[in-house]
Amino acid sequence: MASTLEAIHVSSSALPIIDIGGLSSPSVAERKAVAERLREACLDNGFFYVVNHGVPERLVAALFDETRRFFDSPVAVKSAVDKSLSFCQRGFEPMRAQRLEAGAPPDLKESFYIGPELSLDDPRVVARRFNHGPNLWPVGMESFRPVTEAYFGTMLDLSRTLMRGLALALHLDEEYFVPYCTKAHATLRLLHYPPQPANAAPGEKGAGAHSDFGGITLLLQDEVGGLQVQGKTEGDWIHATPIPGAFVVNLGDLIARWTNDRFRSTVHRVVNASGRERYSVPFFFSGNPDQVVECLPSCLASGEAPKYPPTTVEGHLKEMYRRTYG
Ligand SMILES: O=C(O)CCC(=O)C(=O)O
Ligand SMILES: [Fe+2]
Repeated sequence: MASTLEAIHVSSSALPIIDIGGLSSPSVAERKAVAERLREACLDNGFFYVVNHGVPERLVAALFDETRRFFDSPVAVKSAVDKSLSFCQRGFEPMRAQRLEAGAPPDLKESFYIGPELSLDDPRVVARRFNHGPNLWPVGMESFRPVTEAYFGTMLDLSRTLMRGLALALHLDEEYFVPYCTKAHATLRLLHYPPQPANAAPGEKGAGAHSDFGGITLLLQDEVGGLQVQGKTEGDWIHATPIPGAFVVNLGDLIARWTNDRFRSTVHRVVNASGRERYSVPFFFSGNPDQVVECLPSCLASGEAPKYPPTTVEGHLKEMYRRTYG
């Protein structure tokens, strides 16, 4: 049967590559110069590559090693850390457990969720705050935890740097998003996509079309490719071709809500047509769970109404997990 994926036109990569080294410069003029490039990309489709980000290559290589090793592990190792054993959405999630695109078949991916490590007596855990608690760690993989935790910390730092850049990009005070970032929650997700099967059901693919739920996403992908970003014309998809050493950064729904869709949270999907296994690692920077997210006054023209009612970070994430795991 013909797949709905075949008829679609896909353009080659048209996403900007932004050198973000200047965001760490002591010169405000240099920081603002990078912010203007971010602004253009965020107003366009909210997807861009970043280079000169300062994340050590060795750490990235080690992270991919751990990711591949985990997914290659025997079923018993994976099921010992199954997400069903966690009350806070951590651990291993088998193939076809999530449906990112409403109406499409479940996603052809398996994953592993990691969040900030919180002990059972942490007040947020006692209160059963959404997504807060201890991680599940696979047994017999000694370097898995130190590597993923080191990477997690590095991504938190990079996210905070980018959020300062986004504040400048919105022509706000550079510190504007600091309260959103101070008690920020975030999720690291290791992903494995098998090759797209020849007998896939209509619409079946690695990850269904979706926009990301949180603030910003920092994505590492291997050399295989398969990420596609929705273009401006119906049915047009842009390949986010892997660029060695670069991250793909995209804005999530919370930034769109904050900016009344001026800064865009664009729909994307994964089709692993390579015939090979694909691995990727998104880091979802959600922000302070209690942060109220509502339209910024500077993003409303006179007479214009906010498109979204105010929400909180936690409220929005809960709703999106409900929809995609329902
Ligand atoms: O694997 C990828 O390249 C993208 C994954 C993604 O979009 C997601 O997990 O939200
Ligand atoms: Fe995504």
